[in-house]
Amino acid sequence: MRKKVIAGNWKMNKVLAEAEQFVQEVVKTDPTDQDVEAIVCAPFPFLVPLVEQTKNTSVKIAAQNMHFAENGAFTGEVSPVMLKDLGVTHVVIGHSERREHFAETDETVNKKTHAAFDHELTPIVCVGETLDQREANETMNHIEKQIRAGLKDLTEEQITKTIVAYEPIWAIGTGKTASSSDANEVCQHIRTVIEKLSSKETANQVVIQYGGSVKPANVDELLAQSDIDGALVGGASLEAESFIQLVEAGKK
Ligand SMILES: O=C(CO)COP(=O)(O)O
Repeated sequence: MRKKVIAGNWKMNKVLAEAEQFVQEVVKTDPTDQDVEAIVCAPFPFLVPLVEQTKNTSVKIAAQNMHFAENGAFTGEVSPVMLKDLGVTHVVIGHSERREHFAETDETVNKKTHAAFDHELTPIVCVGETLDQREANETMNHIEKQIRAGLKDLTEEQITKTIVAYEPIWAIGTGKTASSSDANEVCQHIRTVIEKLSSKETANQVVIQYGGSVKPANVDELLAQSDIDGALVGGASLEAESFIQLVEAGKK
């Protein structure tokens, strides 16, 4: 059985004291078990103290982005080597906000995914359609294109370890959630595309998260779906209490 993975993506929120307070509460509660993993995707300046705070706990710390190069003249960027060195375990790649505002493309997503594996970081690769694409019935084609490009040339072993996050753009921060069956249908489609790139056995091991207005009130229904193995959560991950509830939901 696949583990459930609940990741809180704080985006550009919090100051250090708030971040530390949050992690302290989560660590104290320790809401994980063998069936569910908890990841906090924090802004770069908080990574060092949060990694320290979560040492010897089950809570993992992720970055929200990185460059694909190991080092070099890329002012303002952070490399996979740096993240690995800090003790960061996961990295979000290709979030729709980065695709929209920071010129992230399927090609850079693929380069970053390879770079993550080269440095033993687990990538959380984000895909999702716009409202226009959904209304034009282009969702499945668009998602297939993003998955094929994003996971291009990965080995089967790497694909097995990849976390895919399906986040319909129209559901992010809008309070609109895809219905659990619609979300599951796209997650099933993602698994089928991955199967074409690898094998059924590999595709069955890939953790596929749903993201877009996930909150304690709707998480149970989403996680009960056959192909939704977790959640990538924005707004509802900002309060420790609600993040803990979301992680707890993964145990059921
Ligand atoms: O973008 C998201 C997580 O990466 C989803 O954000 P919300 O949960 O705020 O809709």
